Amino acid sequence: MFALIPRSLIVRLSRASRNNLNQKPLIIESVNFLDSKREYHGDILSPSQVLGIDHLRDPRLNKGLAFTLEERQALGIHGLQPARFKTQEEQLELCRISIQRYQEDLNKYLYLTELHDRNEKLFFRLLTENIEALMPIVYTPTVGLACQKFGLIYRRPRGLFITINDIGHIFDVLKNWPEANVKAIVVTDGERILGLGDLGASGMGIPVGKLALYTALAGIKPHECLPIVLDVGTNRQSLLEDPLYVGLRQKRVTGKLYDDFLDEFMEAVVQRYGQNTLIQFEDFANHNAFRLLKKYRDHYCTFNDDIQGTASVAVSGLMASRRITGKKFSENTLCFLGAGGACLGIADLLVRAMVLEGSTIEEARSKIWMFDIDGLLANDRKEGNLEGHKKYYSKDHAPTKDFLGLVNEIKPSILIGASATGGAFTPEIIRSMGEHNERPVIFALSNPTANAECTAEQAYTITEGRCIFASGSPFPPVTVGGKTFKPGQGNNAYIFPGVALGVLTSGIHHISEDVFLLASETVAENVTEDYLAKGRIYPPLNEIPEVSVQIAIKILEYAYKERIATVYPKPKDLRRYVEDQQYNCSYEPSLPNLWAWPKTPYMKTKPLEPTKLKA
Ligand SMILES: O=C([O-])CC(=O)C(=O)O
Ligand SMILES: [Mg+2]
Repeated sequence: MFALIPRSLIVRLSRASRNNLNQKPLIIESVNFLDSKREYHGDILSPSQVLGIDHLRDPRLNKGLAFTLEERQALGIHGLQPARFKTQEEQLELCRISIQRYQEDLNKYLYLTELHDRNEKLFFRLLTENIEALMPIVYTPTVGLACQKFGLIYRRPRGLFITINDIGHIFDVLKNWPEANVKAIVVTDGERILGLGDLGASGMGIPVGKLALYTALAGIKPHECLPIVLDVGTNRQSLLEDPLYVGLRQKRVTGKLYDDFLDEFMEAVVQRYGQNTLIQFEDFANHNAFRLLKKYRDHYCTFNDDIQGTASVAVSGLMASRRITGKKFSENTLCFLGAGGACLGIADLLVRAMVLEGSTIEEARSKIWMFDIDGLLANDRKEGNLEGHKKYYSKDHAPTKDFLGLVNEIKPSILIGASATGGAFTPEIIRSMGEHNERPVIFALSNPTANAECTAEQAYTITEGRCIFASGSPFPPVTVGGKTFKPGQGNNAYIFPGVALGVLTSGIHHISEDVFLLASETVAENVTEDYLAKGRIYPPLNEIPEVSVQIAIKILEYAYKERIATVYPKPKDLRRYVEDQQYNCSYEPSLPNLWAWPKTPYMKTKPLEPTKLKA
């Protein structure tokens, strides 16, 4: 089954090794080729199917100067690199020094993209070991800027662009993706990228960034991940007129054609990659997000991160806040600014949590007030719709557009914004929260940073350091009255990687709300008393990889208990089972083990003082 290693390689190897650096000649007597198989892009290939130069050109195989002398010789790449050998740790140090040299975040993003394209293991190891410093670059907020500049910075493809013109042929387009073993897809149609609105095909940065976190935060193997943009056009006139725009130059397709396109896409994914393929919907506009979630959730393995991931992370923050305020969920009055996917998702999940606390659904919904662009969700309001889940939260109250007035009247203990309106929590609103509560809870969740409803600094200073604050994008620490607060980042990144890991390892077909509540609980459990005392309601970002494993284990336990797991028999040791499937971003030997190569002596260099990347 495995092709033999060509004799020419062996001859070249022996000749090269004779001439080299006092290295003893290598004598190859015989090789058991069956043992020389190894995984390449998830397929088993024999070494002869991969050319030597591919080991430098292919980011999956490339180790740069970490190829040992023996590897360089055997692979036929000896001489194609400078003489120096480096460990991965030395390479990481070079990466840290390099990235520090860039002033602008977009340039750091480009450096990391280039590293991702060049040396996959090094990229992921750098990311995993520097989450706090680099997550804001590969993800929110810089990824937003990268999407806005997509036409300018686009270099080489990553992910699939499927356009409305491909309707009828989506399966064929999927077949062009070179990986056979895709397990997780993040898909967007680019209509509501973060809080930035319609960016059309330029939204590709989002699935790419989210899937980078699948690997960096949950160890899901990169070749199992596929970013996809569904390009149905854009309604943003400036993009349609932008000579650099790379998407379809037409207005968005809507209605039946759009729905048929999505149906065909979902079916094609299952046909190509199987029914267990996880499909994460990301940054669809509200009018489609809820509708598509409802339509597909019982028929595909799918979830909507902006609705369910955001809900889960917000509820997790509220679970941790509960330990500070001492109040049950149902003892609060909640006020939401925004009534889109994120706010409705949070409200729905909270209602579920209150019901588990003992409230009825009606009692739970009565605690939640919502205010959208047309004012309070009020039964008698004339402007604005009360469609879908909005009607659950509509109140018998005079319609009003005065948000501050409403806050003064209902005196919420929890204020949550996901309105994509930067600064919407004015100082007066924050002051009112501080006046009516000993420990007001204020979440400004809109992304990226400029869209946050208030800054961390405003929230802490105006409430004299009493508020419990979280935001979607990161904010620097704030000092008030001699005490320093590290604002929590209530970002979906705490949730979706772990949920994906749990779903993939358990093989569950449908993802219920309870899965997201389990994830919320797991994140909240990782907030120590010590963190709480410092006002932190989320664990540090660096702890997410461990949190993801814990979420996956909880989902596995739940899946076996509820008999919805499809992986049998149940593994005895769930942690080990999960960890065994995770990606290893340390280098591995590039040659079959059985060729017991002598080890290259690494040149002794001055020990490195590790550069510390600043978050
Ligand atoms: O990407 C993020 O940071 C959170 C998110 O999904 C969004 O804002 O759409
Ligand atoms: Mg999103």
